[in-house]
Amino acid sequence: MKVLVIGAGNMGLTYAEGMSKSKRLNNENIMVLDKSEEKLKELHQISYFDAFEDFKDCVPQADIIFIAVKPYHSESVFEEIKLFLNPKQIAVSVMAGVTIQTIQEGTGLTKVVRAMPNLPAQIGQGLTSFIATKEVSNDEALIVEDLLNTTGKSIQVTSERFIDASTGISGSGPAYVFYFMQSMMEAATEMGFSKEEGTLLVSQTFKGAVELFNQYNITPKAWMEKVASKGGTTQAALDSMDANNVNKLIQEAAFAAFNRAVELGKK
Ligand SMILES: NC(=O)C1=CN([C@@H]2O[C@H](COP(=O)(O)OP(=O)(O)OC[C@H]3O[C@@H](n4cnc5c(N)ncnc54)[C@H](OP(=O)(O)O)[C@@H]3O)[C@@H](O)[C@H]2O)C=CC1
Ligand SMILES: O=C(O)[C@@H]1CCC=N1
Repeated sequence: MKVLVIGAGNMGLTYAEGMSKSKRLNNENIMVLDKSEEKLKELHQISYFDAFEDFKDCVPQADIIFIAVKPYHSESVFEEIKLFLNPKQIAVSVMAGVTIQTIQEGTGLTKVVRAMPNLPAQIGQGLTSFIATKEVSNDEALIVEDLLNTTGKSIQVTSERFIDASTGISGSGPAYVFYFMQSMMEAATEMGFSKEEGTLLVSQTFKGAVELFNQYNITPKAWMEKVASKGGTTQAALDSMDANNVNKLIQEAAFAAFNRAVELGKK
């Protein structure tokens, strides 16, 4: 089995690296294609895949083709690969908002997996939601799932709507966490801590809270109550967040990402 990754950016390289650790593949079976000359020079230095710049040299050999370019480059990629495709090949797209229908129409392939990963995939801690068309056999879906799992965990969803919805939760979600971290670091600096101190205070707080959550079967709300003493400091902070509707605003932000994914799909 041979896998081709189109687009050697954050996601494409993450998958290439993850898949290089898969028992299903060895290094000669992973191909990566990118258009940028500068990037290609770097790609040729990497030993765990073969780098390509011409679609004709790699697309025909691939059984599974990961498409990891920005959504606005999808049309040009479809146009360029179309000539070299055969109906047995499986396209796996990680592009936000690009629908299965668009991928099928653009490539002529019927076997399509639409996936939504997230950035922690870079350290094997990703979460990828995915859905496969009915033309993808169960065995093929299992192979793709195994490949996706080389970057973390995955969930198979039952309708394409949940790919857009998970974009709003897990796909874009790491940025919401970084937003919160950034705000807390700015508050720490405002309080007089050095940048290094603020970074440690915040990063260890996030790490510890997430570890607690992962180790016990308790909701975030119940954990909040454990931290907050009646009339104490935490309650003052939580009351301030409630007064400013922070809960609702975070939900609105997640829906803004979800809606944007749907909107991208209409283009
Ligand atoms: N980053 C994230 O957290 C997540 C991203 N995604 C999705 O993953 C996809 C890729 O995102 P990301 O990795 O961040 O993007 P990047 O810009 O880092 O990577 C895309 C790569 O594709 C290259 N490229 C552009 N056009 C072509 C082409 N015609 N043929 C081959 N390569 C091409 C780009 O080159 P150049 O830079 O020269 O244009 C770039 O190297 C997007 O569709 C995004 O929606 C999904 C979930 C999370
Ligand atoms: O911002 C984006 O559009 C992509 C999809 C999810 C994360 N990054």
